[in-house]
Order: sequence, then C-alpha cells, then structure tokens
Amino acid sequence: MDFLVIDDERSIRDATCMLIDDEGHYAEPVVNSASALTRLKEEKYDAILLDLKLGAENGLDVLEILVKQYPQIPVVMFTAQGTVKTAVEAVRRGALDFLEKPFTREEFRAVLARLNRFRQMSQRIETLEKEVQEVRQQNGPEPRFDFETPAMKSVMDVLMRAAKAPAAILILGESGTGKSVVARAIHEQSHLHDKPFVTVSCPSLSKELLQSDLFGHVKGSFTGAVRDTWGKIKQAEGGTLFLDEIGELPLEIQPQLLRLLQEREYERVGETVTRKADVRVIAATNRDLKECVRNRTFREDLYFRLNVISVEMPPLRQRQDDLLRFAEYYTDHFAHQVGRKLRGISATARQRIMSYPWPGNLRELRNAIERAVILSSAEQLEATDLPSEVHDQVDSSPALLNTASNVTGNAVGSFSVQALAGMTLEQVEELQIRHTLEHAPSLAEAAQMLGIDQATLYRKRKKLGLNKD
Ligand SMILES: Nc1ncnc2c1ncn2[C@@H]1O[C@H](COP(=O)(O)OP(=O)(O)OP(=O)(O)O)[C@@H](O)[C@H]1O
Repeated sequence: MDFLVIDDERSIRDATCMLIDDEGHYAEPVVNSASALTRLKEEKYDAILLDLKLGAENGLDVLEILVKQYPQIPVVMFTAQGTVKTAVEAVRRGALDFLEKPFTREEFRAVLARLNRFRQMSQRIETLEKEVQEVRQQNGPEPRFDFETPAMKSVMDVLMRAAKAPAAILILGESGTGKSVVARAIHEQSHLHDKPFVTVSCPSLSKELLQSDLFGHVKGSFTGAVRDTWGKIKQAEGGTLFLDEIGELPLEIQPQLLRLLQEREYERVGETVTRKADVRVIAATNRDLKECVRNRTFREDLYFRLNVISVEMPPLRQRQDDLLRFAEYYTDHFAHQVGRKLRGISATARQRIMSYPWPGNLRELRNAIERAVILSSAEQLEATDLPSEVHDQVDSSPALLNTASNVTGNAVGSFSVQALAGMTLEQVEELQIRHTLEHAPSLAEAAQMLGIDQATLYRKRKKLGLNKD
C-alpha cells in the first residue's frame, strides 16, 4: 500500500515512515495540509496517516477537507495520549481509525489489517459496480428522455425541477410506461446522485418480510430472524428510497411509512429504539390511488403526504410522437447487440407499430422489437417479425375474434384499429390479456409477451376472473 504521512513532528514522521517501510509498504512524508493536498493531486495513495495536532492547523479540520475531497482514501489519525474523546470525534467525522502515540509495531499492524480489509472491500465494490454496468448494458438500451410528445415533455419538466427538492414524488401510470426508469433519472439529476438509490418492491413480499425489508429487524423478532439486520431505509441513508407499486403496500405498514415521511423516524421490527431516517422518498404505482383511498385500502393521510409532487406517465398509445422513434432506437440497439446490420423498420411494420395499442407500453415495445430483431432475416425489420398480436391486427385469428366479441358483447368483424377504437381502454386491455393467456404456454411467458411482470399479470388475471396454471 502507498501511504501519505502528514505530521509536523519530524521524529514521529520518520519513525512512522520507517515502520511502514519495514512492513513492506511505501510511505511519503509531508509536514502540513498544503503539501498533502498538492501530493494528493499528483499521486494516488491507498491510505493517509494524519496527526491531530498539526502545528498551527487543527487535524480535525484537515480531516474534514480530506474526507470531502478524497472520500475513497481511508484516513487514520495520530493522537496524543489521553485524547480519546477527540479521537472518537475524528472517527465520527470520517476517520477510519486512530493510533495513540507512541504506538507499538503490533498496534500499527492491527491498523494495517483494518486498512487492508477496507481496501479489499473498496476493490470488491469497484468490481461489482463495473459488473452491474456491464449487465445493464447487456440487458437493455440506455433510457432516453428526449421525448417529443407534449404530455411527456411536461412530465419530465416537472420531474427534473422537482428532482432538486427534498419533497416526496409520486409517479403514476400504467405498467411499463417507465416509472422506475424516471425514478432513477430523478435520483441521478438530484443533489443525492452520488448517494444510494434503493428500490423496495411493495407487492413482491409478504407483510412481515416487507416490514423487515424496509425497516430491518433484530435477532429473534420472528422465526428465522437469526441475526440483527438493517433494512432498505438504512441502506438508502442520505439517498433515495424508491417504493415501487406503493398501491400494494399493506394497510398495516402504512402508518409506519406515514411516520417515516412525517417525522423521519422508524423502528426496526422487534426493537423499541427509535431511529432517524435521512432518505428522499419516490413512490410509483399503476393503481388509481384515489380509488384505493375511496375503497379504504390506502390511507388518505399517506396519500396526501406522498402526493406533494405527482405526475402521471401517459401510456404509450398516447405518445404517438415518440412511438416510432423509440421503436427505431430499440431496433438499432438490439441489432448492434446481436451484431446485425439492419436498415431500420419497413413501412408496413411501421404502420403496424403505429396502430397497435401497446398495453404493456414501453416494456412491451422493447420486448417486441428485441424479439423481432432476433427473428428477422431481411435487411429491414418486417411486419412479420413482430409478435402476432402486432402484425395480425387486421387479419385477425378466429380466437381473437371470439374474444373480441365476448369482451365487447358485439359481433366484431375483425380485430382492427377501427374495432379497438370502439372499445374502452379497459376492454382493449382485457382483450389483450385474454388473448395472450389463451395462447401462451405459461403465466411467465404470458407476462413476458405482454411486457409486464408476473405479479402484475397475476393481479390483473385475478381481477378479470381468468385462470391459467
Ligand atoms: N425512457 C426510456 N427509455 C428507454 N426505454 C425505456 C424508458 N422507459 C422505460 N423503458 C423501457 O421500458 C421498460 C419498463 O420500464 P419501467 O420498469 O420503468 O416501467 P414501470 O412503469 O415502472 O413498470 P411497472 O409498473 O410494471 O413496474 C424498461 O425496462 C425499459 O426497457
């Protein structure tokens, strides 16, 4: 490891550098903060040893500058005997450890071991961050926010202005409209961009697990709680807590969330110690929260708390100005990913894309284009490369016709845009779900075809009284 030793006392400085050298590391001595900051600009160090009493300078002030400018470099403070209180203060202000002068080789080795662990952890985090970035790049195209649809432009305008304020933000909109994507964009545009962004998926867990996931728990608080754990609130400390599908939040947990938003306080499950939370909350849902309030499945006070700034993401069928641009963008992305040279989308395929209602919104469009790019063999994406529900809109299959008749109660001549135009959005969605469930071999595949997650399809299916095992 490479050390920067900051001490104005020559004897201590030299002795420390010799000790570091003896232990097989490299040390560079400097006498004050000015030369330390100059060296830090020129060289890369793994750790800093800093004297608390640095001549006329206060080591704690220097520590603050170092922690702010070089948060990735651990700092160990040299302290004189009997200044434990100050040493504790130094740790509170961001020092990794302290060494009481004069120190023995053993004491120094103990600090070295800690520094080594810190270094290994930092390297691991760096590797993981790179991996996450790679997975993201492999999984999907980078989000784009250059929308042309006026309604979407104004949504983004509100969100980007709100990003810089600490108030809670509520994002409404159908599944797949990009709520999670914009939640992350708000975080990245905000003053918290270098702090954590932590997602809690409200419907995916049981009430007990969700409570523990959010607030943490102490050992023995329920069967299986074998050790103390911190929840997502703690993980998100100083950053953004994104509550996805907030409309599914069990009623029992809602008062605790309200308290978190109002008082910034919470307790871990099985513990009475009240803890302070420093998080910015963004929540999203595809439910009609006002309706949930009316049905008494969502607390009104919580709704008002969350609804300080709220936006509604328009469904893709109302974003005609963006539809083709996104389709083209996805085509280029996936063609590049699979190493294909595609000359865009054919005129017929474009027409089909424009006239299809995309109930699964951007997620469905993205999946449809990814599939089409993989299947395509021509120079351009053709209508026949698109999923059947998209390219068969005019000459529909009998099964679909039957379903359409059932849904609307009328004999529909064909499943065309005209037929859809006579139906409500709810009916179109129901039609699409019924059709997909009829044809997909499993719920998982039906969800994938619809471009929604399984939990959403499960809920919708239940609401419609449909079954598929
Ligand atoms: N701005 C965007 N640019 C590119 N792709 C996007 C964008 N927004 C959404 N998508 C695509 O749509 C998919 C779904 O987006 P997202 O998960 O944010 O939707 P959602 O509204 O949160 O859905 P759900 O309610 O089901 O959780 C993303 O994985 C991405 O592929």
